[in-house]
Amino acid sequence: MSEPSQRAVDFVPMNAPDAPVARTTAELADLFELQAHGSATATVTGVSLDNRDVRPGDLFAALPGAHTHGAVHASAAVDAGAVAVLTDEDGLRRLADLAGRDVPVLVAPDVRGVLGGISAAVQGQPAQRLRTFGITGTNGKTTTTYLLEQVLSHLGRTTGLIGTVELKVAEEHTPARLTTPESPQIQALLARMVGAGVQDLVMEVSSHALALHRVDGIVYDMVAFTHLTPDHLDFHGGMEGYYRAKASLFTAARARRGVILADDEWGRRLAAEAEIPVVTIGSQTPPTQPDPDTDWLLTIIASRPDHTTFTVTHRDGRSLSTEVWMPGRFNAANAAVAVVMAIESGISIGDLHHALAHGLRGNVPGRMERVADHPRCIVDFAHNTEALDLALKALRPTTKGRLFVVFGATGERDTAKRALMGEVAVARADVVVVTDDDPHDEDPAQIRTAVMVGALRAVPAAQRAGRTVDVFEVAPRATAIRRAVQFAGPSDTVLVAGRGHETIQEIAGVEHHLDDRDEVRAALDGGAR
Ligand SMILES: CC(=O)N[C@H]1[C@@H](OP(=O)(O)OP(=O)(O)OC[C@H]2O[C@@H](n3ccc(=O)[nH]c3=O)[C@H](O)[C@@H]2O)O[C@H](CO)[C@@H](O)[C@@H]1O[C@H](C)C(=O)N[C@@H](C)C(=O)N[C@H](CCC(=O)O)C(=O)O
Ligand SMILES: Nc1ncnc2c1ncn2[C@@H]1O[C@H](COP(=O)(O)OP(=O)(O)OP(=O)(O)O)[C@@H](O)[C@H]1O
Repeated sequence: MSEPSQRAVDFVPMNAPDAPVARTTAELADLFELQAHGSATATVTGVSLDNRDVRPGDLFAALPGAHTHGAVHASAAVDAGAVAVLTDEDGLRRLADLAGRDVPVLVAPDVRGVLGGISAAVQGQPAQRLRTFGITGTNGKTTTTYLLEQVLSHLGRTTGLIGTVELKVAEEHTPARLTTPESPQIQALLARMVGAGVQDLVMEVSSHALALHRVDGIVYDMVAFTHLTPDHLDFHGGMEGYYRAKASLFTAARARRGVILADDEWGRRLAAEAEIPVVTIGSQTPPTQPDPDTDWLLTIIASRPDHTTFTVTHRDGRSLSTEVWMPGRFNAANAAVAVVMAIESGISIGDLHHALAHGLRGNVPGRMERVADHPRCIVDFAHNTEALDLALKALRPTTKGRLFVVFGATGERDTAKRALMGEVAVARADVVVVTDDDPHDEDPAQIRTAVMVGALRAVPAAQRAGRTVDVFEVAPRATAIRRAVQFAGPSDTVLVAGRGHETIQEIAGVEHHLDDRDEVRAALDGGAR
């Protein structure tokens, strides 16, 4: 390993300004080849795609959606202060309410296709004044984003973060609604970051965002891919479409360089097909054997209940060892991605060694978050089959007693995963408590039954393997958590999976406050063990 260095990190901005800033409707029409209707022009100071979010001076982008066409809300947007409307041909025909109001209307064949670029132009191309990092993959985006943000903060950088849990502009934190917001919000946030002195942006890039053009207007300096397993297949029409959406981040239109965790076939395929320069990371802990061409090897040195020590070593011999204070091999992989992104973006190993002297704490809300010690109670966001499997596998070696899991499946999506999650829970845990997640408008009892079918199906195999597994169905969720925590002994582990940091549970259109972490604490405070 190279010697620690006290030298201040001197980042060279990789993002060279090259895209124009435009603020009048005439300039926008010119720049984005839009049809301009009406004689008026207006100066635009912001962009919004929902009339309920419009601020005075905004361009209202009226998009076709799954439920409505935004154009039907254009009049309300103008009432709220919108100075111009951007829409498509279909939207133009629906703008009857605007007749007689002197509002410039811009028309594009595909509004989403120009919206990111327009939002960036109106906000003054803020991405070009930040060092930008984007992370994609089915799981691991939030965790890796926080870990990288921590690496950069330890190096003295002022950071901004966009992701599932929150939006962070320097020291200001706001809860997030989407993993990756729509482009007008992203570009407005980036402009605020520039104003607040942020130097580095770290953000999650979801497959929806890539497919829906939400991150157009940003060419990331460095992107990363964690892994791919089936998710959101209804939206992408299958694994191939899902992969292609993720792979589009590794093209010159979206990024300059990339880091790929190449432990699965999708990562290896992406490494072969990426259109930008990439480096790969491979784990060499059995059973995973990396490709001989792997650039960075990840080796787990020691796994302890609360932290994992690992080393990343480049083929040229450069090496860095540190700890991540989160359980699970997958979190060592997430930490390796964060560290390699930092190194590949030009930070010296010596500087990193110094900055990571106490390891990476992560402090990622609801991601393997330890809420109590006796019994060890962990709240994790694992809400699909693979994540549940990995989370339970990660906790088994450091559980002295029994391993409990409390979880449910989400309503109105991916019905196929319900029974599979039940099976995985029984295959990995000793006490399985099936409860509710977010049922949305579905009957919660029916969802639990589907999970129970899988769980009960897996019991005979567990028994044949000499294991005793207790399976319970308990609702509501708060009761399920309380029963599990109070039933567990001091050397047991209770994993409460599926909702992580979330604090709102939606049942039949009604939002109920529910924080798994608070429920665990309340169960422990309630005593009566
Ligand atoms: C599937 C999807 O992504 N849908 C997005 C889509 O909604 P939609 O097509 O249903 O829109 P719509 O309701 O028909 O409305 C059409 C237009 O009229 C506007 N409108 C609508 C009603 C109104 O009163 N006023 C108004 O102006 C809407 O803002 C919209 O622009 O366009 C909306 C904004 O234009 C998005 O907010 C909405 O995301 C919804 C909220 C969503 O839940 N998306 C999820 C699936 C998502 O994006 N998730 C990813 C991945 C997360 C993960 O990896 O787990 C994420 O990045 O968060
Ligand atoms: N690298 C990884 N590989 C597989 N599973 C992971 C990985 N990292 C985290 N997980 C699991 O997936 C869950 C979600 O992790 P995280 O929130 O970091 O991912 P995400 O990509 O942001 O997910 P989402 O988009 O659903 O918010 C974790 O709680 C953990 O159980």
